Amino acid sequence: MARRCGLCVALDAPDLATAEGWARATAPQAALLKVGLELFSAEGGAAVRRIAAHGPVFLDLKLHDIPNTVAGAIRALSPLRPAWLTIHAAGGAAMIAAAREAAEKAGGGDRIRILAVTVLTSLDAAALAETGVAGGPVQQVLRLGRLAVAAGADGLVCSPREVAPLRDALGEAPALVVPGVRPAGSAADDQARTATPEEMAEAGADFVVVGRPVTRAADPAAAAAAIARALAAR
Ligand SMILES: O=c1ccn([C@@H]2O[C@H](COP(=O)(O)O)[C@@H](O)[C@H]2O)c(=O)[nH]1
Repeated sequence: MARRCGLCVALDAPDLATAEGWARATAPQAALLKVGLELFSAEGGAAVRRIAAHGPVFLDLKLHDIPNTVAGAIRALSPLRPAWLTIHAAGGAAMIAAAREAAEKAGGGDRIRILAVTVLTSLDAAALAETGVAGGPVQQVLRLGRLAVAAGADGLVCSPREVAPLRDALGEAPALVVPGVRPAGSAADDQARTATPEEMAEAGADFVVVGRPVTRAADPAAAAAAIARALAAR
């Protein structure tokens, strides 16, 4: 059976009033609403609580620290009850396992699901090589993806270009969440590894994350609806 791919709207706003306006406008089309570093840094836990009134929250904080510190952060975040939370796969197996354990111990029927970010979608092969990683993004995403899932991550964040290789390597179980999606004709902005929603529809992702093409549109509700239609039309 074909996999359904849902839209996650990235609410990258400097304040909660702006983010909540976007959430209200796009929630009918969105499977997830993403609270990221900008909004969380500005508004803290109140942002998660308020956005949760409009839909399930993906809290994208990309935690990356020693295992004890990441586990402590997850314990502290757990009362906010986000549906999904990101950590960096590059933190290593022990950190990922500590994150999963902390999420499980925080409990609840709907425990926080841990997503491991593989290689940021803003990095192309040259930028990745500058960090000391040879071999290119696909190889590195596969390496970190295998590590993260084996250590207990519920899913992975990757670019559109790595969805098919990850499905081949890891099967259907891990959730694949994909930023860097751009409707045809939209600016890539600072994203380096991109694809259109139409290209994503068949690729096997669970969620595509779209921020600026929606939030900078004259009509964010219509922009989100167009992307949701593109994802459904296959
Ligand atoms: O590798 C990654 C991980 C996370 N993101 C986040 O997704 C959105 C994308 O926003 P756009 O405006 O559609 O570019 C943003 O919140 C990032 O922090 C990512 O882009 N790449």
